Amino acid sequence: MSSRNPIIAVTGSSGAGTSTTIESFAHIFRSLGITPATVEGDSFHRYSRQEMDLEKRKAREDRRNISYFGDQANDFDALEKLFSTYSETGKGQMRRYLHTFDEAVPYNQMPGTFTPWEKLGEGTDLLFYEGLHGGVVTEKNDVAKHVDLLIGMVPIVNLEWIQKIIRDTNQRGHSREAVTASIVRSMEDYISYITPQFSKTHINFQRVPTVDTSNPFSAKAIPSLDESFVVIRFREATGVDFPYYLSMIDGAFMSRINTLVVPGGKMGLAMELLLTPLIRDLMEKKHRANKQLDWMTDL
Ligand SMILES: Nc1ncnc2c1ncn2[C@@H]1O[C@H](COP(=O)(O)OP(=O)(O)OP(=O)(O)O)[C@@H](O)[C@H]1O
Ligand SMILES: O=C(CO)[C@H](O)[C@H](O)COP(=O)(O)O
Repeated sequence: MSSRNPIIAVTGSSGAGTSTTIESFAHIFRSLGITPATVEGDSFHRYSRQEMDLEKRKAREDRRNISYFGDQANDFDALEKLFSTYSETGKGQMRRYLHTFDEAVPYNQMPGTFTPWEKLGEGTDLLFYEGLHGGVVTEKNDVAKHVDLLIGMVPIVNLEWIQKIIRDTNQRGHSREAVTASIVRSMEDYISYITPQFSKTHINFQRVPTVDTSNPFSAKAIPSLDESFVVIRFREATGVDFPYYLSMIDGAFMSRINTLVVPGGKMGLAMELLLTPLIRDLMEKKHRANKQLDWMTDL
């Protein structure tokens, strides 16, 4: 954690919708005049798609599992190093994992490969991470401790699987069978590395469909926002202005003392209303810390 170089992380499983939140964050950053350094969690995969296929084959031969959720297939040292370096210096290094031809062609690369590492941070106000491991803690690494605002994006699991299956088959060129197999193979790591993060988050956004999703493996479409509610749970309810949110968000109600529920269509509005004051607060702390540093340097 650092007042001078804050870090915001949106964490969630594959298909949870972390990339989709970028739009709401972009609105907030624009309205507050913030320039973020944006990092995608998939950059910290250890292997290209081809290398991962090889690792999967080796794992099968050794009767063990490897998945994109765990520490074998991701470099948590590098992720923690980026967060600690950015906190201290406001700088770091990033690269991108290119999933599709559309993403890969501008780099003259193939899908499933990484762009070269490049510098990030110069002239930015904060680090914005979206991906699988923004709040991960293992015996060796504590990524969560560097994060100033940690958000969980976590649809109920049937919906998450529908989102993953439909996105991976339509956009990333995988077969339905391959995606289903990857869900099965990832289950142990899902429980060990993904779900524990949602107990460390400041706020979780959990989308719950109001249509039947009981067989996600046969679903043909993603339930729309209007076919869902979003359960928003605050770790710390003290200081949260629930009456204000209830009055501003049509159809919102509270289901618990720390839990607000909003109609799916209001998810973007709710994110902006709830997160803007928290991000503004991070920026005010940053300006105060910088002023103090200037003052001490002048002494
Ligand atoms: N609130 C939502 N309403 C409807 N569709 C959604 C919503 N959130 C995400 N989706 C859809 O679900 C799919 C997965 O979302 P997204 O790509 O944002 O997931 P992700 O968490 O970034 O996954 P990954 O880490 O695997 O890249 C996309 O097709 C996206 O359009
Ligand atoms: O979204 C994921 C993890 O968040 C993907 O499963 C991972 O990035 C690998 O992608 P691909 O199978 O398309 O190479």
